[in-house]
Amino acid sequence: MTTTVDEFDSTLALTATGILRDFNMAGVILAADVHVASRLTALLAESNESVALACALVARAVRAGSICLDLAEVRDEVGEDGEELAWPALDEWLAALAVSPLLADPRPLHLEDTRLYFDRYWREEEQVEQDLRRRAGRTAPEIADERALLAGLDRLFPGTAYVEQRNAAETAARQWTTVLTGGPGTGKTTTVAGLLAVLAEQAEIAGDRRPWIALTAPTGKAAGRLEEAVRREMTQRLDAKDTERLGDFHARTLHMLLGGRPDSSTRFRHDRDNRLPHDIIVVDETSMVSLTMMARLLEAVRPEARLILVGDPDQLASIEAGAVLADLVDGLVGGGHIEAAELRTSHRFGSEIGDLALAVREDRPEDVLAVLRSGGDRVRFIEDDDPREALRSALLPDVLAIRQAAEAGDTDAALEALDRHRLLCAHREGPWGVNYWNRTVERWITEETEDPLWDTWYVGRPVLVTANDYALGIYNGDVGVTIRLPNGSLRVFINSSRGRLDFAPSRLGNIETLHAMTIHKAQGSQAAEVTVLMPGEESRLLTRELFYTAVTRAQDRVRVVGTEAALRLALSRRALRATGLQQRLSQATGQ
Ligand SMILES: Nc1ncnc2c1ncn2[C@@H]1O[C@H](COP(=O)(O)OP(=O)(O)OP(=O)(O)O)[C@@H](O)[C@H]1O
Repeated sequence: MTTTVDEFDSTLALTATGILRDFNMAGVILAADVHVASRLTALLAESNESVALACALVARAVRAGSICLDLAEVRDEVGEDGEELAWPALDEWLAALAVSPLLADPRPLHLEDTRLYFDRYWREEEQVEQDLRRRAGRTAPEIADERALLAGLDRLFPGTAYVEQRNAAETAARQWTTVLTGGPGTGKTTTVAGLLAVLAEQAEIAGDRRPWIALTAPTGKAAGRLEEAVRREMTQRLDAKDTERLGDFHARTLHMLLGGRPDSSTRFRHDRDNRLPHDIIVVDETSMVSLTMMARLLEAVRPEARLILVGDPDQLASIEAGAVLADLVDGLVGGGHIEAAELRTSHRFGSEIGDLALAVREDRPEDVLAVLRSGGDRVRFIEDDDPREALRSALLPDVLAIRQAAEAGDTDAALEALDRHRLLCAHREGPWGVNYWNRTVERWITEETEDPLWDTWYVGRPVLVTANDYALGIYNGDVGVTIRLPNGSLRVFINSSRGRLDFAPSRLGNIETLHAMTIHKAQGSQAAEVTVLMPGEESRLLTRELFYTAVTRAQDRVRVVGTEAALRLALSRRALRATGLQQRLSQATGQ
C-alpha cells in the first residue's frame, strides 16, 4: 500500500520515523506531540520507541484538557483511528517506562499506577491533594453560638422552600472547605449570601472584627455576575443589620485576587509565603478553574480561612487542563473528607428549561427530546440539517435592532438588544463555526441595509473581549457594541465589571465579532434567549457537557437547531478528561 503524504499538512511531522510516524499518519498524534516526544527522548538518550509514543500521547492528552494519560485506557479512547496501529502491550509498555531515563531524576515524566504525567501536572495534582487533605483534617471551625447559628439559618432561609439551601449553608458553616454544587438557578448565590450573613453574625457574637470576604471567579464576566447577584440578594433578602455586618465588597477575577506578576503567568504575588488575608473566600464558576489555578489558590489560602467552591460539575470543564470541580465532588466529597452541599431544585427557569437541563444531567435522552418537542413557549427544537432560514428569522430582528440603536447613538438600547439573544456554536471554524456564522450574519445585514460593511469596524458591530486587559479595565468575556457618535465617529461601548467603558476601536486588541459565540466562551455568562446550533454528527466536540452548558446559558428561552441524530450522539458522549485527583483523594491515606 502506498500512502501519499501532504507535505504542507501542518499536523504531519515529516521527520518522524517508526511508531511515531505511524501514529502521526493515522491522525492520533499531531506534529506538535511528535516534537515533544522527540525532544525529550533525544535529550535523555531514550531509544525505546514505546516510551517515545507514551510521551507523545501524554502531550496529546494535555492538549485535550487531561492532566495525565491513562495507558490502560488510551487505546479504547482513541477508538477507530488507532485500530490498525501497533500498540505496545500494557505490561511491556509499563516495564519500558519503569526503566526509562525519562522517569528518573530530573524526571520529566511520572508514572502513577497506569497514569503517566508530565512533571508539572503531577506536582500540581499532588499539591492540590495535600492542601485539601490538610484543610479537611483540621478541627472544624468553632461556632461562637450554636443557637444563634440555627436561628440565623432559620431567619435567612425561612420555610420549606429554602430547606435545601438552609442545609447547604449549615454544612458550609461547619467546615473549612465546602464544595457547593447545583445547576443553574438552584439558588447557589442565594445560599452564599445567606451563609456570609450567618458567618458575619457569628464573628460579631465572638467579638471578632468583620470577616474579610473575597468573592472571586475565573473570568471577569463571571466575577461581575457574582457581585451583581450577591448585591441583589443583599438588597432584596437580607435585612439592614445583615447587610451592614457584611460591609462593602467587590468581586474580582482569580488572577486579580492572587495578584498577577509581570514575570510569570502561572505564579502570583499571593502564595504559600504571602497568603491571602481574607477570612472567607468564595469562588464561583469553579468548573472553569484549571488545575494550575486551583493549585495556586490553595497554596495562597490561609489554613484558617473558609473556602467555598461554588459551581456546576455537569458543565464543561476549564479549557485548560483539569476537571477540578468534578474531581472535588467525586474525591473530596465522595472520599468522605467533607460533607456535600448540593442544591437540586431549580428556582429560576420556567419549568421547561429546568426540565430540559435536568433530563440532560440525569442522562434521559427520551425526556430531552420530549421536552424539546413539547411545543412549549420556552424551549424549541428546529430539526433541520440546513439551519440557514431558521437562523435568519431567529437572529435578524435582534441584529437589526442593535444596528438601528447603534446608528441612532442609543447605547442603552444597543447593549440591551445585544443581551437579548446569543447564537452559540460548538466550533470556531467550518459550517457550524462561529466565523462562518459571523460572516453570514454580516451578509444578511448587507442585504437588509445595503451597507457593504467593508470595514472591520462597522456601526452595530457587537464585540466580545477575548483576553483580560487590566490597563483598559476590560476582561475576557465582556461584551460591547460599536456605536456611531453624533460627530459621525465610531466608539465601542463595553459593559465591564468596572461599569460601562468606551474606547476608540483602534485601542481594542483582543476582540471578536459577537453575532455568534462558541459555547466554551459562553461559559459563565447568560442571555435572555439562546439559540444553540448543533454541529454535524462527525463533530468531535459533540458531548453531553457541551449541550448542557449551551442550553443552560438561556434565562428565558432556548432554541436548539440540529438533527435528532446529532442530539442523541451528544447526549451519549461524555467529555472525558483523564486526571488522577479523584483517585488520589479517594484513597484512605494519600500522604
Ligand atoms: N428557595 C427559593 N425559592 C424561590 N426562589 C428562589 C429560591 N432560591 C433562589 N430563588 C430565586 O431563584 C433565582 C436563582 O437563584 P440564584 O441566583 O441564587 O441561583 P444560582 O444557582 O446562583 O444561579 P446561576 O448559577 O444560574 O446564576 C433568583 O431569582 C433567586 O431569587
